[in-house]
Amino acid sequence: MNITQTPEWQALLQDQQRLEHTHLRDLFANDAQRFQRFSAELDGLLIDYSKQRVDAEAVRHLLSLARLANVEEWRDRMFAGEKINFSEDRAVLHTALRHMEFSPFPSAELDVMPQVRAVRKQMRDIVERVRSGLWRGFKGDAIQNVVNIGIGGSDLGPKLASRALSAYQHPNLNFFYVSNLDSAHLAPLLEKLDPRTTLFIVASKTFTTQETSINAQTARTWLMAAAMEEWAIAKHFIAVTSSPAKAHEFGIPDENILQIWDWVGGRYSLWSAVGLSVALSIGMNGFERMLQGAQTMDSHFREAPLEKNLPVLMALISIWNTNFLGAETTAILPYNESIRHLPAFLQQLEMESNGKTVSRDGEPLSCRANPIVWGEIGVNGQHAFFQLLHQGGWLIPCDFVVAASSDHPLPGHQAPLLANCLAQSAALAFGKTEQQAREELSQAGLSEAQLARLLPHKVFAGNQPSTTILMPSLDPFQLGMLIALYEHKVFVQGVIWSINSFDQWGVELGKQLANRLLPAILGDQAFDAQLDASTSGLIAYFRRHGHV
Ligand SMILES: O=P(O)(O)OC[C@H]1O[C@H](O)[C@H](O)[C@@H](O)[C@@H]1O
Repeated sequence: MNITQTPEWQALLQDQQRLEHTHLRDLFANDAQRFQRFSAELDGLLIDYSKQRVDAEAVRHLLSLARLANVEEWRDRMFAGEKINFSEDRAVLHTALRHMEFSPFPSAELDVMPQVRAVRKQMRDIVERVRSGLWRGFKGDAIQNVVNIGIGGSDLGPKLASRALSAYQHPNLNFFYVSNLDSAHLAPLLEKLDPRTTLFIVASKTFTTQETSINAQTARTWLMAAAMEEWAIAKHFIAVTSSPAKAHEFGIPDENILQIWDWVGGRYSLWSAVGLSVALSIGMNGFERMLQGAQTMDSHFREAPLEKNLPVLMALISIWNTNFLGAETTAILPYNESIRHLPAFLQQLEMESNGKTVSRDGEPLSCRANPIVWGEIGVNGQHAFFQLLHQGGWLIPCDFVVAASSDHPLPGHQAPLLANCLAQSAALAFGKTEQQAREELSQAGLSEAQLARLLPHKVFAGNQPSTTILMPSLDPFQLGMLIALYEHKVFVQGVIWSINSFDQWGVELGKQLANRLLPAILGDQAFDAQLDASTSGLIAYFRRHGHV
């Protein structure tokens, strides 16, 4: 089905005609109930999408589009464990990882819970031993430093969550995340760490990812230089992987290998043992609280009618902005320092899932899919790129994300922080009219000539749409809900765009080429004739200047 040819899509094009030139100022002025109408809450997590450029009719048509695309059916197929990731012949069952009841999941016939529970138990055991100081290093010391070596989904999720929940962090443990192949990431860390008190978690679903393998090998060499004995590896290395044999080959004993499964996508793996560093930081009970938050969002996503369904509404708003209002990018603006990694996490979640131009059927998509996702801590952005959001003339929908109370409170900080967050979304939405700017300038006593010169610079067009996501506080439960909200949002968008959101073939070509270029970088001139002129010129430069 070409969705753009359907009556539902055509109705939305009519809405677009109506709303394209309607200002948010007027939408608010004409509807005193706008906030009530266009906001929704689940267990304290509130989404306010009243500052999106929609009206009730457009939302109704968007919901019809979701029904037409069979969102509910696809959702049920995912939860039933069907192999909806058909290009890799895999089920998509990260929701099993946060299934907290003792019932089978996804079904009695296909129950994955015994394996999930066994790994949770293994995690709990490790977490308790490390946190209590019972886990000892090769010289008998308690662990003080945990280094997660991983990249992509094996880095971004745990890094986001462990920073987000730093208020709950064990007082005697420090956490580090190493992903970059550049030794400037690992080397300064190794300089300050003590091998006797350092525990490495090598997180890699495939256990073949080059960046992770090289960092893990270097960490292993560093440990061995101090410990001298192979048995020390068992005291300082844990692996999280779906390829236990490869972790075993690396020298990690079986009891230190935590399994994940092919039905857990890398960018959906935080809830598995990939989250071990988070569990070590906040304790296994805290980690399970985060799983419960995600499960609460799962149940809501499965059961709530579409018009009250938070992930569905978020997805539809994004589709509206991308496909009808023409937005090409979207900004994620967390205001809490502790969720500073949210933009990076969502970049992978959204762009690796839906950054595609081919449908499930192998046909070119009939419309544009995922916008470019970017972002930064809100207040930092205010003093940097917000100028462009306010007056740059681009349509850039924003997600403002903030918790009502601070997780690391100091007197005098939180109220101004919240004021800034709310001020920005209001300024973006409502702007400042020429009339308002003129009045301000003349009240400041400017001459008519000065006023005329300054006036064009003081006008804010406004009408920049945003959603504000509020949480009471940054706790494990709320964080679990927040991340699962975005996961399901991405799923719904993928269904409507008819994309398989769970593969990522687009990352392969670069990996292949990097492997092919390695000998040339290392000096093997036999390859030179096969290189394009640019690559060969750049390699010549490396040979002149690099020490590899
Ligand atoms: O966990 P790993 O197998 O090491 O994979 C790490 C990451 O690299 C891949 O190239 C994918 O793009 C990501 O989806 C994945 O999360």
